[in-house]
Amino acid sequence: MGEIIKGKPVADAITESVIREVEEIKSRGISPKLAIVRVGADPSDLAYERGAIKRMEKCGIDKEVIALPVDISQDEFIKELKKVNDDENVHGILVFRPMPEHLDEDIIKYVISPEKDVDCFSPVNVAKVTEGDETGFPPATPTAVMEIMKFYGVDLKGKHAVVIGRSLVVGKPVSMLLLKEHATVTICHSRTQDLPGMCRTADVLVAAVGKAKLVDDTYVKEGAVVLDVGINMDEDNNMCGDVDFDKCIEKASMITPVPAGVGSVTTSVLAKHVVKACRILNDI
Ligand SMILES: NC(=O)C1=CN([C@@H]2O[C@H](COP(=O)(O)OP(=O)(O)OC[C@H]3O[C@@H](n4cnc5c(N)ncnc54)[C@H](OP(=O)(O)O)[C@@H]3O)[C@@H](O)[C@H]2O)C=CC1
Ligand SMILES: Nc1nc(=O)c2c([nH]1)NC[C@@H]1CN(c3ccc(C(=O)N[C@@H](CCC(=O)O)C(=O)O)cc3)C=[N+]21
Repeated sequence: MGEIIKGKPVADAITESVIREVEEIKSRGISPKLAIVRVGADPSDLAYERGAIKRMEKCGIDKEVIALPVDISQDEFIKELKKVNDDENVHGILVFRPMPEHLDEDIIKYVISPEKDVDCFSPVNVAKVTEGDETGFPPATPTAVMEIMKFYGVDLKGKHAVVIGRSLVVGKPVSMLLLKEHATVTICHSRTQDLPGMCRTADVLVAAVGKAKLVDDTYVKEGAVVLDVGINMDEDNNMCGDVDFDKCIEKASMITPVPAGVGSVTTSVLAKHVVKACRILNDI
């Protein structure tokens, strides 16, 4: 029976250190601030927004939500984003994605200021994650996965990490972060042959698929560490991960639950990134 590794102690530890840093920055007369840019009112955007606002309040970080109409034109959106880029009081910008179809993310990603891009929208930050350049901002969720492993003492050196999912939001960046910690990384996706067999070779298994309870005990090697990034709803409308927790906990040595796992650490990483952006922008 594996150990349940919860997100809360990790989130609390990050939050504590952010609170201290914010106090120190405020003593210099600077107030760290996050701007959240939301188009429309998608329920999963709103869920994240509520969590992010609560976390910023706890950390003493200012926040502003720029809620834009769902039918905003591309030009109007770009004008709004540039306004936030240019606002000296704003240090971090979070743009909810995916954006509505008529807005072209491949153009907009070049508009957001890389220095304020706390969730890795800009290609500059995507490149920095790949380069292992720590002046950038990897996205908050993959960073949360790494923070959990650091907190619980998972040694990645030379270990085989298997990531299910290759999105720019989770799968690809988390693979780069694992590689930086000297894991040997395999990235799986919808065309991977024999997914369960591939996953059974993993010392560390990261599931970022978006398919409720896809990963069962046939995917898990005895003693593996299992990190579940998925946020899904099951048939009874309860939140569940990509991992069938009850089946996998028998074999895993450590496993994150959903809820109260990876997702609960994401917003504290976001707060940490706002502070980092504030420091870089003010040269402190
Ligand atoms: N905890 C948090 O804060 C966050 C959680 N999430 C959650 O993480 C999960 C993944 O999100 P995201 O990366 O954005 O999702 P995407 O839908 O963008 O990507 C899913 C990936 O999984 C792969 N995939 C889909 N079905 C299968 C399958 N049957 N077998 C193998 N691979 C498959 C896809 O492969 P292919 O590329 O071939 O299509 C794709 O690479 C979701 O549940 C999401 O809700 C997301 C962001 C934040
Ligand atoms: N640029 C961008 N980055 C994102 O990371 C991003 C996004 N856009 N758009 C929307 C999706 C959705 N998303 C959620 C994260 C957490 C909860 C959530 O419910 N979190 C719970 C905890 C869940 C748990 O405990 O596992 C909480 O904060 O209390 C929901 C949704 C992020 N997203």
